[in-house]
Amino acid sequence: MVMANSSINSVLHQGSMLPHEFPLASLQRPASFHSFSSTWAITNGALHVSPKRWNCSASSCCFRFRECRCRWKRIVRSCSTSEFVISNDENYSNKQVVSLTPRLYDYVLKNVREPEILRQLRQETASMRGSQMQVSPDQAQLLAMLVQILGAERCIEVGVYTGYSSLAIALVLPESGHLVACERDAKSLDVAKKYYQLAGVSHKVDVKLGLAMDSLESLILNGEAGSYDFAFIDAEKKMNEKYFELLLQLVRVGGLIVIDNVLWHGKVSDPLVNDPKTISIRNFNEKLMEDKRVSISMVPIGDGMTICRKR
Ligand SMILES: C[S@@+](CC[C@H](N)C(=O)[O-])C[C@H]1O[C@@H](n2cnc3c(N)ncnc32)[C@H](O)[C@@H]1O
Repeated sequence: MVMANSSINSVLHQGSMLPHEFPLASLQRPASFHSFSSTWAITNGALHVSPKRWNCSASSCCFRFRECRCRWKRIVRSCSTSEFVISNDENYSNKQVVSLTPRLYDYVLKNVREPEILRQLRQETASMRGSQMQVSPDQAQLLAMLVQILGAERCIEVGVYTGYSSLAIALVLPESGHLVACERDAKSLDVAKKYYQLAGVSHKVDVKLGLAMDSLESLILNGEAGSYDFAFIDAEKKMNEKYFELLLQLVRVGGLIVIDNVLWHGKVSDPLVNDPKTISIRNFNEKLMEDKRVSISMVPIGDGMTICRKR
């Protein structure tokens, strides 16, 4: 009964979305148009459930509830490939998974405790070229949380841009903490450095201007293998595997390596998308699945992050 209730609630929640609230991108892409019409069917269904129907007598309630539930399930299953309605897959015990709608994501963001300095940096970066590359506030909060849970003191970031994720990490490091921040673009690093200063964390951040591979290799040559607690990869996607191999040397057993963009705008699961970047991310995800050197958890946050723990 509880299951049934949550099932209905999930559908009603999705169903209460109005047609004008559907993501524009999904309307523009033929692949998602099917989802749109399916969801609209749910919307229609949800709007036609009268409260009286749920308050009927016990026996008819069960009957009607079952009847309704079947109907919902049928509808839901028919649109389980949608990017933004719930999936309800019998192969996974009918576990329902909610995809983020713009409204629900807005709710998630309202529940992020974004430090004021990060908000300012995000605002300043918004007008800059490449601002969409920044991790989202909920992702940054997760990174900071992981660093705190680990009690990390020594971290590495590959791909700094204007410093949003690195600042989120530096803010939660202890005073003795150390973050190696690798970035090849001097101009965006200038913004990052300004914000490290403003936030009073410059002493924790060791900025490495140049190609990340060179910086990581020189850390290894410097005898720093096994001395880092946490690493975040967010640079050239086709290089992910190479960064990962070097970071696996630099991170201690029990340390974490987090990789961003593992879902690559959803392209990784689309067999019709086969551009070089998508293929390389897809292949790397497959390799990680088989990699016994790490435990893994792929998290559908932002553009997807995989958290790897070195064994
Ligand atoms: C996705 S952005 C990083 C965003 C950043 N983590 C944030 O949340 O604001 C990727 C960055 O990686 C940098 N990058 C790409 N290839 C690189 C390389 N080979 N070495 C160093 N930095 C690189 C780019 O210049 C860009 O600033």
